[in-house]
This record gives sequence, C-alpha cells and structure tokens, in this order.
Amino acid sequence: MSWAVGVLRPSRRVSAVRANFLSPGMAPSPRQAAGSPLGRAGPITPVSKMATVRSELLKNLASEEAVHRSKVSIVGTGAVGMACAVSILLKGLSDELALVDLDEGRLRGETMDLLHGSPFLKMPHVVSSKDYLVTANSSLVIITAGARQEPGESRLNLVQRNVSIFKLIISNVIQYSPRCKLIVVSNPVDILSYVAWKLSAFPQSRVIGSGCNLDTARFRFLIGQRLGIHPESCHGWILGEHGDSSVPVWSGVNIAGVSLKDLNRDIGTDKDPEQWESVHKDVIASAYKIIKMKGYTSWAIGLSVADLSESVLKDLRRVHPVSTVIKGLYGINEEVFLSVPCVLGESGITDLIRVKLTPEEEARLKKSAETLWEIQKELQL
Ligand SMILES: NC(=O)C1=CN([C@@H]2O[C@H](COP(=O)(O)OP(=O)(O)OC[C@H]3O[C@@H](n4cnc5c(N)ncnc54)[C@H](O)[C@@H]3O)[C@@H](O)[C@H]2O)C=CC1
Ligand SMILES: CC(=O)C(=O)O
Repeated sequence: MSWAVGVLRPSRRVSAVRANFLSPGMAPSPRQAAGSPLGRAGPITPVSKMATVRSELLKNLASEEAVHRSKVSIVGTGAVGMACAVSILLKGLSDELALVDLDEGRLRGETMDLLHGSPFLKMPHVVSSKDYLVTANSSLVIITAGARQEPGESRLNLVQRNVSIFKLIISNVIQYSPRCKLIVVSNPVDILSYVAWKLSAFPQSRVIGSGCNLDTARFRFLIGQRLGIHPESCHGWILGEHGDSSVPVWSGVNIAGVSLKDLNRDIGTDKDPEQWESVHKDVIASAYKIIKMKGYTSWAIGLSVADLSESVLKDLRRVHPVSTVIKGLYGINEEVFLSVPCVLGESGITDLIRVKLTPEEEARLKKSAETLWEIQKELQL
C-alpha cells in the first residue's frame, strides 16, 4: 500500500515532503524530489551510513513510478467538496485524489484530517495544494468552490459571485488536465455548467452539471417513504433546472414497472386526492429547509456526485439526470444547460435519452430555459 503525501506544494514538493515524512539525516531520492508519493519511494540515499528503522526493515527491489489512471481532483474543500471526497474515497474510485482550495488553512486541516483516516481507506492517496499543478493529469475534476446560499437565498442569486470565481478556476484546471471531464456542482449549477463549458471550450460531452441528480435522489427517497419501499426500487425522474423550476416526470414514475399514473391518473396534478404533487414540492423545499437548519447541504450531494463519478471512472454507461446543453430538444433554442437523462461513461456524456414529455412538462422545461437564458445572456465571460 502506498502512503499518501500530505499537503504538497508541487513546485516546492521536496521541502514539504522532507519536512513531513523523512527522518532527520535523510535526503529524498531523486524520485521523491520529483514529487512522487513516498510509499512508492525507492531507496533513500542515506546522508550518513547510519542504519535506520526504514533501511533495516525494507529491502528495496524496484523503484516504480506512480502512474495514475483514475485521478480525481476536487476544487473547493468546503462542506460539499469534502462530502464528495469522502464518498469517493469510501468507494475506492480513484487512485489519487487531489484537493485545491484558496483557503490554505482549511485545505491543510481537511487534508490532514482525511489522511488520518488512511488505515480505513482502500485508496489513502490524497494530495492537496493551492497550486493547480497538484491536479495535473486528472481524469475527472469536480468543482464545488464558491459562495453558497444564505438561509432563504435562491441559487440563482449566487450567479455573479460564482462566475468570477469560475473564470479563475477553469483556466487553471484546463491548463493541467486538458483532457479531463468536469463535474460542476457549485450553484447555480446549470448556469455555471454553461460558464464552465464556454470558458473551457471543452466538447459538450466533457462538461457535466450535477443538475437534477440530487433532486431525483430526493424524489425517489420521498416516494419510497410514502410507499415503504427502498428508494433504489422507486423509479422516477426530475428534469430541468436544479432547484426551483425543476420538472417531475410523473408519467414515468414506476415501481417494478407498475406505473403509478396507471393506478392514479391524476397523480401529480391539482385534482389528485392523494396530493402526490406535495412530494415534488418537498423536493424543491428540501435545500431551503436543510440550509435553515444546518447552514448548508452536503451529504446527499456528496453521495450523488460519487455515484456520477463511478459511472465515469468505471465507464459504466449508466443513465443519470445531469445537466447538459439541451438546445434543439423540447423546442428549446437557447444554449442552456438543463437536466435530462444522460448516458455517462469514460468519455463523459455519450448520449441523451429522449424522454417523451407531456405538453405541460415540455412547457415547464421551456420556461426554465427562458429563465436561465435571461440571466446567461447578460454574463460577461
Ligand atoms: N449542485 C448541487 O446539487 C449543490 C450545490 N451546492 C453548491 O456547492 C457550492 C459549495 O458549497 P459549500 O461546500 O457548502 O460551500 P463552502 O463555503 O463550505 O465551501 C466553498 C469552498 O470554496 C472555496 N473557494 C472559494 N473561492 C475559491 C476559488 N477561487 N478557488 C478555490 N476554492 C475557492 C472556499 O474557500 C471554500 O472552502 C455552493 O455554490 C453551493 O450552493 C451545494 C449543495 C448541492
Ligand atoms: C444547495 C443545493 O443546491 C441543494 O442542496 O439542492
């Protein structure tokens, strides 16, 4: 098992590594000096001939270069970034996790805290720095940096603050990982996915907004609660904007292929005596309620982003409701990102599923698109 290097400054790795891990009297090997993880270190050049525990314990046979095939970087180590980090680590999805944040104190603290959990992780290989070099050659970069909502504040209200932050982040990310896939989580996620797409000039397939993946998870959980069935067995989709104008596709809600609409043809409408529409209202209210109680949301988004990451890193080609350019579908002519079911694999979003919507659902989607476009067209990118 390889040991993780703690907080690194890639350009100054030698001193950081030496300070943290090497015993006095030892100099790093050339490979350590080049910044490779300590656990994979080859022989350490003794400054003196003095035997050490390490030199007595280990007989080195080969010095292997660390080759990372599924490196994940997370930009923003706040509540959401760290929930994503832990969820990804627990699933053992990446062979190196790099963390970046502006706030060096928080970054160091979070990294150290995480590293102390290494004995319980299958992949204890975590690096972090303010310098984006640490993210070099990532397969996947997850962006969770930026302002979050105050209690009662809408996601759309965050746009100006977070667009400025994205200008800085995206140029750095693409410099070091020009072939990565991006998962955008920061809010307003649909607009910031568009911003990331424009600023990166990446193909549509490589910019994935976490979008309604979380709203759909909440929807399935709440349906499951009503029916007493595990949410995994409750199938249903929320599409469109992540948040206030999201669209529940009641026609597709089913358990074991049994459509709830066949059992209650007014489901999701005002005429429904069982008022299933309140489930969707609860989905929309969820974030506001949680933010009022604990200040932010984190665990469900972290788990849901890890699920998206798994599809990408393992090339699973599973279908998720994520935010992508929707121009040309449902009569939408603007370049906006909205969630539709998408096939996710190693190349990112490879296909969109054409869901048959009712005229009313389609009209709601178009209205979301117009709302987002009104904001987007004013952005200076
Ligand atoms: N899409 C979704 O479903 C969800 C999105 N979010 C969004 O995620 C974002 C993060 O939320 P939290 O983690 O709760 O916020 P937080 O305030 O806990 O963390 C944000 C982090 O971003 C860092 N940061 C700010 N500017 C930066 C920059 N230029 N470069 C690098 N790091 C920078 C801050 O130092 C801080 O550590 C918010 O925009 C929030 O609304 C939150 C939950 C769900
Ligand atoms: C904050 C946010 O976007 C959410 O929890 O849905």
